[in-house]
Amino acid sequence: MALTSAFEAAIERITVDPILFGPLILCFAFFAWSQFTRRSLVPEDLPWLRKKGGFLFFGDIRLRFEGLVHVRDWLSDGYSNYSKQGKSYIYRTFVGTPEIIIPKEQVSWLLEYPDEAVSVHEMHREMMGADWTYGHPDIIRTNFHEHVIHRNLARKMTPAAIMEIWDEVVCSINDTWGYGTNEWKELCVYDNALELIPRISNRLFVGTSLCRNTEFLKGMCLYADDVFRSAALIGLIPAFLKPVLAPLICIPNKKHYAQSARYLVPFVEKRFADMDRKEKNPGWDWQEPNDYIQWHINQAKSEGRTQELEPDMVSRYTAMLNFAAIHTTVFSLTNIMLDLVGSDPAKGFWEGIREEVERVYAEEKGVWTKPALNRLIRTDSAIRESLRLRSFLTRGVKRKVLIPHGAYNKTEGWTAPQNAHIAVDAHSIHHDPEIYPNPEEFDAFRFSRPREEIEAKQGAIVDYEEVLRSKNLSMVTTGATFLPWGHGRHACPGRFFVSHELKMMFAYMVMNYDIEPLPQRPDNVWIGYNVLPPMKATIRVKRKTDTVRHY
Ligand code: HEM
Repeated sequence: MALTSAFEAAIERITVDPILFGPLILCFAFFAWSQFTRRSLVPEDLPWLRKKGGFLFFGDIRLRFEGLVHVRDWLSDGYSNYSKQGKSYIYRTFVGTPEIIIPKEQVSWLLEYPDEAVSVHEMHREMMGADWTYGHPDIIRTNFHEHVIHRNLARKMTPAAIMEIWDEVVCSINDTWGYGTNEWKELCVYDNALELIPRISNRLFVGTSLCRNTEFLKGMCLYADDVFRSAALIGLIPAFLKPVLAPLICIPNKKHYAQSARYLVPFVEKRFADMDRKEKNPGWDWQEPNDYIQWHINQAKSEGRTQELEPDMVSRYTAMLNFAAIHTTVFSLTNIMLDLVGSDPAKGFWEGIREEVERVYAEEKGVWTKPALNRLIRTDSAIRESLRLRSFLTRGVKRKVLIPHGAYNKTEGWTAPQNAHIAVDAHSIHHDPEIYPNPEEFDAFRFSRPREEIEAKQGAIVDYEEVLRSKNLSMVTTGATFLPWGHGRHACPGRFFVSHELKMMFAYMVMNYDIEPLPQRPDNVWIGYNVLPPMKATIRVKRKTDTVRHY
């Protein structure tokens, strides 16, 4: 009796109190909306992973929650039951559209579609709430920073640019790892990566003065955090409420962008003034810097793009580039470091890298160039192996179908309707023993052993195919079985920079510091659909004697 009246009172309270009634209606509307849209966005004839019996309203809610909590088991199930048989299936993600997970054999089918038909950017617009989280709706419309990077980055990695990055690697590691040769210094690997990577990356993006401005860097890092966080929240809101709530959720994005823009906008204005002055007075002793800001301005000018030349827009695109570059590289560096330091010293990984780095550095007379860095094949292999084993993205090459009549998959005979989401289970591919024997083991030289064997045969008659295969094992080579950078024409263009950056960082570390091996590699953690490195793990480092010198 008491229970019934308490229940009635609660119902009455909920229905009359707008504070309780409003959210209740919103939740209901959200689930009703998603239920309504769910079926139309996937092919009717594909199997749903873990779908049990009835599948209406509450069945769908259960599926969403379980799919979020048991990502690892679910992907493993989907991989063995469908992907390994060359079949696609449907994964119910927590928010938004269910994903069509295709097997690796269908990746080339997906990537053959032009961007107007199957789009990575429209996927980002939806997944990242990019109309709001990026700070300006035109950024996701033009993606001009990506265009600039695709057009410039690899070509502008000149010997001078590589030496600039080396300089920042040396200074930033000296500043944070120190010079003490007597005492071990304890460092939190993640926090340290968060000091090193934004600074080194911004040496290339904006040059020396700003890359050492801690306030500027802090704003960039916080802004990058905000974009992730606000995207996750906005994903939970039904579409019709987004225009109202998303701008409120993105207030921190605005604040932290402004913290960096305070320095970056005047910096860009000064660049324009310098360019003007040089044009009017060609004898003036000033050279265009080789940094992202200059590439951006020159690219926009050559294409007659006026909006992209506004100082605030140059600054906003630079912030987006930081978003693409910072956490991706910070997570990767943390993983590689822990993988190497947490490996059994008897395996000789750290020593093998040290031997290689010291030999190449001496042979190249202490000057890092592209060919010299390409010779660091053990270091390259260790990075590729860690990216394989620990990639933070579980599903890769995500795309959204735009063609009104859908994307027809001839091999399997289904059509992904307009607005469908398609992805591939990169995590399971990277952990498949038939592709990577002993897939759970960090085998740092997995990819360099075959390359070293080929190199050892130099002079002898070598099978051309074998040489080609060994070249495809480099850390920047993507493929349907190696997806940490994505694959195809939208594969990460920043990877050519990351390759130089990380190799030089490891080179400097192994040549100048002793690092105490860890008894065990601390585990990564699954957070939703992502796998993140342990953020509190520490290592102990000590400067080698006789290395306190200036490079
Ligand atoms: C270890 C570090 C990094 C990892 C693991 C990584 C990974 C990725 C991935 C998975 C994609 C999406 C590919 C796809 O959708 O198929 C991507 C795109 C992109 N990345 Fe990276 N990235 C890293 C560092 C960087 C850096 C340092 C830069 C800038 C210098 C950068 C710039 C970009 C850009 C501009 C795109 C968009 C490309 C496009 O859509 O055409 N990334 N990255």
